[in-house]
Amino acid sequence: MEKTIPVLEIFGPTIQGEGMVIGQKTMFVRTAGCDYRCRWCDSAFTWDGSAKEEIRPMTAEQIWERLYELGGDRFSHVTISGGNPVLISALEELVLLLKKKGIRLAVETQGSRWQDWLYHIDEVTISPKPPSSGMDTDFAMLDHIVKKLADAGRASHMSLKVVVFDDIDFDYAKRVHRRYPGIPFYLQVGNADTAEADDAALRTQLLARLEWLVEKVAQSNELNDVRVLPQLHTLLWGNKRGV
Ligand SMILES: C[S@@+](CC[C@H](N)C(=O)[O-])C[C@H]1O[C@@H](n2cnc3c(N)ncnc32)[C@H](O)[C@@H]1O
Ligand SMILES: Nc1nc2[nH]cc(C(=O)O)c2c(=O)[nH]1
Ligand code: SF4
Ligand SMILES: [Mg+2]
Repeated sequence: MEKTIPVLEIFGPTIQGEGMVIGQKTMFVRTAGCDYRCRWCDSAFTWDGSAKEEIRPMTAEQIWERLYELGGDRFSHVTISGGNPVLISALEELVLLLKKKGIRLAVETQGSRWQDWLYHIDEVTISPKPPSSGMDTDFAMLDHIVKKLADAGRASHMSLKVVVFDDIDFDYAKRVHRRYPGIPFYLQVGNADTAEADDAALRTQLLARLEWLVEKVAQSNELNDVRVLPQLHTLLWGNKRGV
């Protein structure tokens, strides 16, 4: 029997709101399940049980059909996020199918697991979690993932992205950058209020945090070759799901 993938949502076309391909027109496939429980997770519905009725076990072919139904010929890039999609070995079938269709692929993961299908991903964003998340980083695993991709000549296909909420997270970000100096490094503004329904209020709060983070980076002699970014989709559409 064909393997299935637990899918929570498929949406797009939209734009990638974060990181190394920010602004890229893309479709999203969001898988269910995470091995972390970040305090401030903006996609907690993927793992906290609140959307468990929406999880669909889908084959790679069914996912492609849904992507095509939504996007038609108006997309050439797909982002796989979660949850942690790298928990799911069955994603290999989807990855190979989408590659065969000529689609460029990105993945969002926290760097706690490895799958061989990561070798086929055009943009792997690894987002190790800072202290404010309440999670501990397994640096041996992170070393392993970075080394596997680098050894396979995939260094230019990955980046590191650390979400920063406070000074302690900022120190953690510096530590991560120091450990992997050659990997493109992004600092991302943390959204502290994932329940805020007032988009204008959220935008004001996020822009103030962006200004704070830019100033911190500007004053650092360790973070010279880095990029600071907000979540563009949150600035545009607030905490709305499926955008
Ligand atoms: C929802 S996660 C899914 C992928 C994977 N589990 C991970 O964390 O990298 C996608 C991205 O959103 C970021 N993120 C989650 N909650 C956030 C928040 N409240 N503010 C800013 N970024 C957040 C994560 O750090 C990650 O880079
Ligand atoms: N537009 C948009 N960009 C994103 N980049 C990363 C996302 C995610 O939840 O992984 C995300 C998302 O949910 N929407
Ligand atoms: S690792 Fe990602 S999906 Fe999992 S809880 Fe943290 S932010 Fe959410
Ligand atoms: Mg998101």
